[in-house]
Amino acid sequence: MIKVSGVTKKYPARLAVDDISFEVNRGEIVGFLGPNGAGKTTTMRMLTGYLPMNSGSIEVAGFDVARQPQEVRHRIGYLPESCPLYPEMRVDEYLRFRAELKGVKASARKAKINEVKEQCGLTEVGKRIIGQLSKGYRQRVGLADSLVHDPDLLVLDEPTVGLDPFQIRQVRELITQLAERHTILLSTHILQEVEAICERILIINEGKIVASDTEENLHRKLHACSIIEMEILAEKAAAVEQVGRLGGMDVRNASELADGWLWLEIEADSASMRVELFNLAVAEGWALRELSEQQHSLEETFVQITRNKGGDS
Ligand SMILES: Nc1ncnc2c1ncn2[C@@H]1O[C@H](COP(=O)(O)OP(=O)(O)OP(=O)(O)O)[C@@H](O)[C@H]1O
Repeated sequence: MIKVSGVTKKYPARLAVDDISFEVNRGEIVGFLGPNGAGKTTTMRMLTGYLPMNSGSIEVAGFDVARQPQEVRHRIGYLPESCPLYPEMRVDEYLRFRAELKGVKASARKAKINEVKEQCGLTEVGKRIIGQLSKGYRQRVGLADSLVHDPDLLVLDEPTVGLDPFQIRQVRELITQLAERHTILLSTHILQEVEAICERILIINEGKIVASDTEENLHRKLHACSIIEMEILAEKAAAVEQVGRLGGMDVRNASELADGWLWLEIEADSASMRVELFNLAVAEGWALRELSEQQHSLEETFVQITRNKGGDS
């Protein structure tokens, strides 16, 4: 659905996107992550044909963005970071105007507008003036606008920025529903959003793509070892020694809990080594109430991948 090949974008004082290549397949939901100033918005604007690139090429649904911009725009629904709505217009009026502008046939316009209003939870506010709506509702109007010409691909640039937690949840649920019918490229700073919605993650840092994989694979590649937590009833020095004798394991931390149990944090070559720890507990007669692998967070993995950069203006 998207094929980006060797794309570079230079602003007068800054190389914003540096020879990037990536693909997004039809039906995929891809999270586009990166620190501030990494090049996400610039990439999305080039992809949607709003910003020319200096070199490279982008294809959307088989059409070249530079040579066939109209074909590309028909197939993309773009929700920019700050959605340029007309605040003095009513919701219905605005969606009619946008549908016309995007070439939706007059005979199909009314039904299509009703459909996207329904999809975005806007049915009740069609007569309201956009400027008087809450930010969450304005964002929904932006989403409805991006859907009105029935695009195959949705490009969403920080769709939940500035919303309160309740609105975030609503917009996120809406995107999840849209994902059933559309290919989605979603940029966000909210990592739970990516964890909740996306199948694959693209990470851009200083204008270069530095990772492209599922969340699970990113964790696996970055964290070669597993951290296992174990709680037992045993004497500390003896337990640490016994665990240390098992090959492929190191006790990183050990502490006696207030209720008398001993907590161990163990670095192991793999999570499957929990079986050996279980067998050891049985053989030593230790009561055991916890034996689990620590989960790595996406935040931890993201920070590690983009560590060399603290953000940019
Ligand atoms: N119109 C412009 N003129 C000059 N430099 C720009 C322009 N737009 C962006 N930049 C610079 O290009 C770099 C990439 O910016 P971009 O907005 O693409 O990053 P981003 O990843 O979307 O950041 P954020 O997460 O903060 O929105 C930044 O250093 C930014 O300052």
